[in-house]
Amino acid sequence: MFPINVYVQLCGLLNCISVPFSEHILLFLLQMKIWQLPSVLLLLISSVISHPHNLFEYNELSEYVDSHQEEYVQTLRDWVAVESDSSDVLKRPDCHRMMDMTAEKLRAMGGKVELVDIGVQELPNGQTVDLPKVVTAQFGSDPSKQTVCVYGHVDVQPAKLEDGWATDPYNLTDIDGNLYGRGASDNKAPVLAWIHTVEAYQDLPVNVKFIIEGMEETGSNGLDAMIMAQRDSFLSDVDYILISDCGWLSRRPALTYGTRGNCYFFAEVEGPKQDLHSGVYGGTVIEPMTDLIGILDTLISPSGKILIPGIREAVAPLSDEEWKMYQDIEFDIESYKSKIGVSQLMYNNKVDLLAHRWRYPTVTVHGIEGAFSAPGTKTVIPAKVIAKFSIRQVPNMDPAVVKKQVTDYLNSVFAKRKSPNKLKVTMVIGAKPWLADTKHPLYEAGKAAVKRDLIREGGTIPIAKTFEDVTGKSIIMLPIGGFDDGLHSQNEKMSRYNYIEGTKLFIAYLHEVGIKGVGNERGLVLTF
Ligand SMILES: CC(C)C[C@H](NC(=O)CN)C(=O)O
Repeated sequence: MFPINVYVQLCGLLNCISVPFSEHILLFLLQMKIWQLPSVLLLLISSVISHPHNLFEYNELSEYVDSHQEEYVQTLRDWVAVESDSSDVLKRPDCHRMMDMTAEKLRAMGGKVELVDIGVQELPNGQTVDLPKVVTAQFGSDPSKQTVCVYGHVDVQPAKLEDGWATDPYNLTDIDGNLYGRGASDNKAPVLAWIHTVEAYQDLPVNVKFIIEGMEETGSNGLDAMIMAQRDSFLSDVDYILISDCGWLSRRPALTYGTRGNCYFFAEVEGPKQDLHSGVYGGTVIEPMTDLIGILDTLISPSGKILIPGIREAVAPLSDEEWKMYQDIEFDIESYKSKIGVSQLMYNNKVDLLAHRWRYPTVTVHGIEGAFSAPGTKTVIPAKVIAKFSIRQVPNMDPAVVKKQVTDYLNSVFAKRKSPNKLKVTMVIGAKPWLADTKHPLYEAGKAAVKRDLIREGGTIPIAKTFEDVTGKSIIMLPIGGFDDGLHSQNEKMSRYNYIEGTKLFIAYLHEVGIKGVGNERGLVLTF
């Protein structure tokens, strides 16, 4: 009648959350054709059946979400259409518009909304430009209820059709159930999923606050100060901070307990007063690009060893327990390779791969401004080139220390070249890593419920550590993005399924948090 592995999975699942195994529950699950659904829904349903009095309400809300699916997709389309690229100051008006649209959406739902002015951004040329305002919103203020604060961002990474996108990055395009568009997964759909969650509830089981920003993709400029300023006001009654700005590791849902930080550098080498003909001047001029490539090549060895003194020494050692955790995670190296289209990786075993993806630092050279990069040939000696590279940093590294280590090292390497050109190194982002205490009851219980998908994230959420340090509250990261969403890359997408089922997941999550008489720890984990 139904596959035996489903039965086993079901028994395991129900046992793991101590649900009394009655015949009618099984019948219900089978009617739901549960074996055809991914485990996210399995867990969701298990959560609901663990509190049968909630079932009716959950079903109602779930139907509400299904019946509003097209509307949700259209809202995402409207949001994706705004080129809110925070890294390009020319797109700043779009960023402002995006914040206004976000505020408007929350206001229309009856929230108490504010657009908080967080000041200006200083540009490398000394000019200033307004930072996008931060949207705060509040739904409910019942002191007898939990208060959660959802953080997210609505700015995006740059994207152009000519980068190799199959569709216009700013025209959300549905192909086979995948919604392609810049920012679809990072982070517009997850933010909207939280908004739809609040909208779906007639009577919210918890008070919900939002902090939505528009500068995350460039290091959350101005947000630290705002969080500190609002610690004793907007944030004073918040019990947990929820972030859904990351992805799963595989097809299985996950809880994320750590993110790496990011120290982003510009290294500028300036030589002649203007670009020169390489045939006329080549051989007589000490070229800035040669100097730049030379010093960049000293940052990291071909086998991935960071060569900047002091960096590797600062990294927290890998404990046996951590090693065991990585060992237990389901992760298929071959499918990882085929997903990203490479024939060889830096490491051949799962533990080393996961550890270097999540908990060791790495150096990436992102690009060189001023270099000739258009198609075709141009025989030029660029007069000034600016390399952009970043170091994903981890506990116990400190951005201020990294800044000094990198600057001193590059200056010393450059000095050895005895070049007449000028080197200027600046750190433009200094975002800290974040790591939750996995001994915290939330995560202890989460490990039991989620089994192997307690993961870390190689990317950065710049404000995470500040949130925790300033408010003293725990952060729970609940990703709904797929492992293959192509964040920051060509053809970024969010699957319709994850968007819609993710919304239902958030609904069930708030439901759990709001259940009276259920400890937070238990309520939180059962959903996942
Ligand atoms: C500091 C970075 C630019 C932040 C960025 N964050 C995310 O992608 C999270 N959605 C990153 O590159 O990690």
